[in-house]
Amino acid sequence: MTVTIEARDVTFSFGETQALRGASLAVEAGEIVAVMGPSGSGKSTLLHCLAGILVPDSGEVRFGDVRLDTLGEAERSALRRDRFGFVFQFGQLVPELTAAENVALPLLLGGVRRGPALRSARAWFERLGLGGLEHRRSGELSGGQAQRVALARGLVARPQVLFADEPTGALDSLTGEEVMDLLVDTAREQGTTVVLVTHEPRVAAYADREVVVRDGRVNAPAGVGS
Ligand SMILES: Nc1ncnc2c1ncn2[C@@H]1O[C@H](COP(=O)(O)OP(=O)(O)OP(=O)(O)O)[C@@H](O)[C@H]1O
Repeated sequence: MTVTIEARDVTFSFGETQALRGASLAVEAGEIVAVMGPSGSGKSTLLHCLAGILVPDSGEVRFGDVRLDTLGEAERSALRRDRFGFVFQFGQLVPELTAAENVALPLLLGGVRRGPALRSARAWFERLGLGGLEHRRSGELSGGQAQRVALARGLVARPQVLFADEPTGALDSLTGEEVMDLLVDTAREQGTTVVLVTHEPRVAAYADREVVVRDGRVNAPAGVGS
């Protein structure tokens, strides 16, 4: 299998706090990997380094043949826009926009015209059980609905890699499972690679593989050979 995204011996500090201390993780194309670990262990920092949001202090981050850690900010941001999708704990929808406009955003930012962008966006609503909610604003959606809209926004531009940071963290367990079912089904259908940060074993169980971050390093979970 081809490795899509990889961190090699990455370190990253926030001032005095060493968040990553030599973290390595290689994710294969189409693989869904859950990143587990205690609070403060460095999971989100690792995700941000893999996604080219943060630049490591040392070590390498590769996306296919591209070294993300040596790219400039403009190139990294173009790559994030064109190749990566994101879903965060609190959907972070733009409150002034309708649900359909929120989903269309990555396409609009990528230069797609408004008409076709909105048509592509609307196609996601039936698929994710959101039919009829296209014109609602985020304040008029339930937590689960808003998170499904955020998921559609993360996938609408058919990213190669979807980065999901606690995508069900703000939802009750049943709604969280519905969102995970949709996330995993659509990622598999599109062949999207997924890096999923979660502290919930129930959510991690949806992944093909789990890794554990402890003290800024990545280990296989206890009982699993490395
Ligand atoms: N913006 C920041 N400024 C300063 N320190 C930070 C910042 N973000 C994270 N840290 C610190 O870096 C370390 C790793 O944080 P990170 O958010 O990666 O952990 P996490 O495993 O994702 O935690 P959680 O499960 O609680 O979200 C922690 O000690 C945290 O306090």
